[in-house]
Amino acid sequence: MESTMKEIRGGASVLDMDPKSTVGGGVEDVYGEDCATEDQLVTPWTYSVSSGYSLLRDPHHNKGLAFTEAERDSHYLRGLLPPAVVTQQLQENKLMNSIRKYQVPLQKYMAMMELQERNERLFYKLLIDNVEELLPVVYTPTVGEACQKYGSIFRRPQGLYISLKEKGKVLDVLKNWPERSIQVIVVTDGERILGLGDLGCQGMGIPVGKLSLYTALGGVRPSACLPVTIDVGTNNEELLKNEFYIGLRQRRATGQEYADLLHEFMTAVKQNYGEKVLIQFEDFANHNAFTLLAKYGTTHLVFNDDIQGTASVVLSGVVAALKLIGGSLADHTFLFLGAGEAGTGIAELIALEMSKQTKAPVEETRKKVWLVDSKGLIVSSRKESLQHFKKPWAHEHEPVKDLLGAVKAIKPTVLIGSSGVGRTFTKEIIETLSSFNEKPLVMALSNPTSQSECTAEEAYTWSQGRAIFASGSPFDPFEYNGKVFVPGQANNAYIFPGFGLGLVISGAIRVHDDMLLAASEALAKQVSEENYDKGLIYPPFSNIRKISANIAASVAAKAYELGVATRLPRPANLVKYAESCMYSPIYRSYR
Ligand SMILES: NC(=O)C1=CN([C@@H]2O[C@H](COP(=O)(O)OP(=O)(O)OC[C@H]3O[C@@H](n4cnc5c(N)ncnc54)[C@H](OP(=O)(O)O)[C@@H]3O)[C@@H](O)[C@H]2O)C=CC1
Ligand SMILES: CC(=O)C(=O)O
Ligand SMILES: [Mg+2]
Repeated sequence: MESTMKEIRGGASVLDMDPKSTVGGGVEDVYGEDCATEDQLVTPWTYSVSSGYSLLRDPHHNKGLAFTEAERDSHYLRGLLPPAVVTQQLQENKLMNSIRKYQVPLQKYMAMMELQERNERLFYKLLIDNVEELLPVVYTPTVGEACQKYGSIFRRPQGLYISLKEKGKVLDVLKNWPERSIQVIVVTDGERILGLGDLGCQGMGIPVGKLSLYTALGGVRPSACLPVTIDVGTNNEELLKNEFYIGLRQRRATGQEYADLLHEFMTAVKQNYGEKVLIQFEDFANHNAFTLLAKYGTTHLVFNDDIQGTASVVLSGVVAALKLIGGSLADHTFLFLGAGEAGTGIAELIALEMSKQTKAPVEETRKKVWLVDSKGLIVSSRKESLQHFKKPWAHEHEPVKDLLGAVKAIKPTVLIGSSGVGRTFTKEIIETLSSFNEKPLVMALSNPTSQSECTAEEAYTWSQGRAIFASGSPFDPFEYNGKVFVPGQANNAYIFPGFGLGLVISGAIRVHDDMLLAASEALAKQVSEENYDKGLIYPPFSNIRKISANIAASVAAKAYELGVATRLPRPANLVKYAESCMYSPIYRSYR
């Protein structure tokens, strides 16, 4: 080591050198960092006020060429930037041009992540102004591929990693995060990333992506958002063997060891950020998801997006679709492929809403809803062996082994895919469904696109243009027999940003099912006649900030009504209040 250093410095030992010497060229090495040998300790000095060079490298404050002449003078930026001064709009146009030139979605994703790390406000301006174009880049489907390759594309940490190594020190880890006023945490343990399975620590792409939507779609300040990945290992053998894997190289901890780390995390969050921080559970496997939600639902402000957010968005789509397919909710029969978090979560909210509408007990309305899992139709003869969340759906019926058999036996009017398995709505299934429904409602919820139960083209073609179709990941409009069909996106991204904003602005301390119903209703109300004419059951994402403000207002109103809101007095106009709280990505002027 020493001999290498001597060669570099022309033979003089670094230890003999005057630390202030500039003989070697360059500026004075005030801190002695350049003179230190590789085994000597140095202090990572930094400035506490962002200015000059460090301002350009601070993503929260950087504006690049948009710094004004006055700002360049007062913030020591002269010479650090070329002379041109441009507008934020011009910066946006330039970046959109270059992002559009990338053919590979993952390149677009990486360009967006690089922008987020370089200039946060510009990132959010792009995302807000071009939401329909960029949502598939920062969110499903591309975020799925990004998680699969996260180890290779990882540049900088974008959230907190809490692994088993941090057991006993989780509170200290939270304190390492640079922001103090956290309002929303999205946390995953990476075990069920979209329909892609266990991606371990690489699941971090999901909390990062969800929180960027919290800001862009729901207006929660980026500094108030904290992405967290809990790393208890992975059972994904390929990742364990992959030299670029960034997580713990061990099989998943389970049982008490798992529960203890999660409990330490939940306790530390409340201790560090208080009672009103929202913890959104995301992409946990169902054997943990239901337990965590039940366990912490009474002590923390928790929300499971896959169970509750998905339920709210799908109920909204179904209610909106009634305008097109006719009848009331209780007139319909629902069949699900997939009886996990999404499937049973949606089923329960549909049954709850039906019960509210008809005044029938929920035990009765559940009978309008049927689910198929990997072993076939869920029926009473299977009850003993079923996981607890499936038991309420074990209705009286003879066993049916697959979805086609179930479609024939149950004759549903609404078919919902929540299995995580692609191409499971076959031609025969859609044709059979269309044989007894004038307008079948088909929702292929599984993400990313590769896992969608069918494509838009398949749904429209096999139903001869009669299906009302929506999917979890977006599909392009499709022309069939001279008519253009526009598929909707049934994705919880419509709900969670506005839902979370509603909780934050009301200072809610608990989530209640009635808030999910309120969010669902608020979303359904935003579907216009023009949307219905195109076969859409969701409003376009281009209006999402207005939609989110309305959802937030409805959720907040419900929080006040239920007595769980702590922000008092209640603002008179909650929509206006929600709008006034929303983050804007427009650059600030610096004094
Ligand atoms: N559009 C949206 O907003 C959302 C979409 N999703 C998507 O939904 C999918 C499922 O998520 P989630 O519910 O959390 O996952 P879970 O793992 O909790 O549930 C999956 C369910 O699908 C069943 N299943 C798996 N393979 C088959 C098969 N070949 N035939 C029949 N059933 C099968 C499983 O059966 P068994 O129980 O027997 O193993 C299980 O009941 C994912 O792809 C996810 O991306 C999730 C949340 C939101
Ligand atoms: C959208 C979502 O939350 C999921 O696919 O898991
Ligand atoms: Mg999810």
